[in-house]
Amino acid sequence: MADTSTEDKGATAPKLMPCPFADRPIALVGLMGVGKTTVGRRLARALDRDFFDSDEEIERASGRTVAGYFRDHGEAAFRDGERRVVERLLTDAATVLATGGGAFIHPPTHELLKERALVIWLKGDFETIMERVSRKDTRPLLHVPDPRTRMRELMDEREPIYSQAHITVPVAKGPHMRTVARVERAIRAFLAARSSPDKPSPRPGLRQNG
Ligand SMILES: Nc1ncnc2c1ncn2[C@@H]1O[C@H](COP(=O)(O)OP(=O)(O)OP(=O)(O)O)[C@@H](O)[C@H]1O
Ligand SMILES: O=C(O)C1=C[C@@H](O)[C@@H](O)[C@H](O)C1
Ligand SMILES: [Mg+2]
Repeated sequence: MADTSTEDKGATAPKLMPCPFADRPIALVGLMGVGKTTVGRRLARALDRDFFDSDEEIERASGRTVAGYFRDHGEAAFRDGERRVVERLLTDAATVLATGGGAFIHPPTHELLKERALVIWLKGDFETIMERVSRKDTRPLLHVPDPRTRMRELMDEREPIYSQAHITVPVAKGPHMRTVARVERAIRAFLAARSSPDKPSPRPGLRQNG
């Protein structure tokens, strides 16, 4: 007898639509020290993707450290070079890209990332971020007499822009792999919601920003 169960299921199953975001590179954005590089490297391993870091690529291409580049050429030239590097790194879909903290703030790089990547904001609280940036003295924007005040200013200026990422994942104290697992869950929920738009939103806290 003919099996009609497939047809029956087809009639009731939620409608699945192709989700273009599934084929995009994943880009991590957020403030200095929140974990874009160290979480991104582990996320790439977990998803079997290649990993790139825009700061590292700029350093490789220019033969200078990020701090040296800022000193020799200024921030405006850095942002322009960063945009070119990000554009190059977004050509391969099977990647995770850790961006520099200011990349998503620079309008041309912001547009590029929103158009071509699945953009994930790692959102950290102030004290966690301050503790993490204090481990290394490599960030030129914090080479000021009062780095805490500078970081508060950066947070106030930048958070409204980071919040335009496709997905927001809160980051707290704890092991890197906990953040990796949260990011993976958030990506799955985002893609599932995009494929079947009638589904309710996933857990609060893993916000999808459109
Ligand atoms: N989830 C985490 N748990 C514990 N430590 C973390 C976590 N994420 C990052 N760190 C630590 O915080 C420090 C900064 O992390 P990382 O360099 O990945 O930040 P970043 O966002 O790439 O910063 P930048 O924008 O300056 O490149 C590192 O010492 C890293 O090991
Ligand atoms: O937040 C920023 O503007 C920056 C963050 C770093 O990743 C570097 O890209 C550079 O230090 C600038
Ligand atoms: Mg980094």
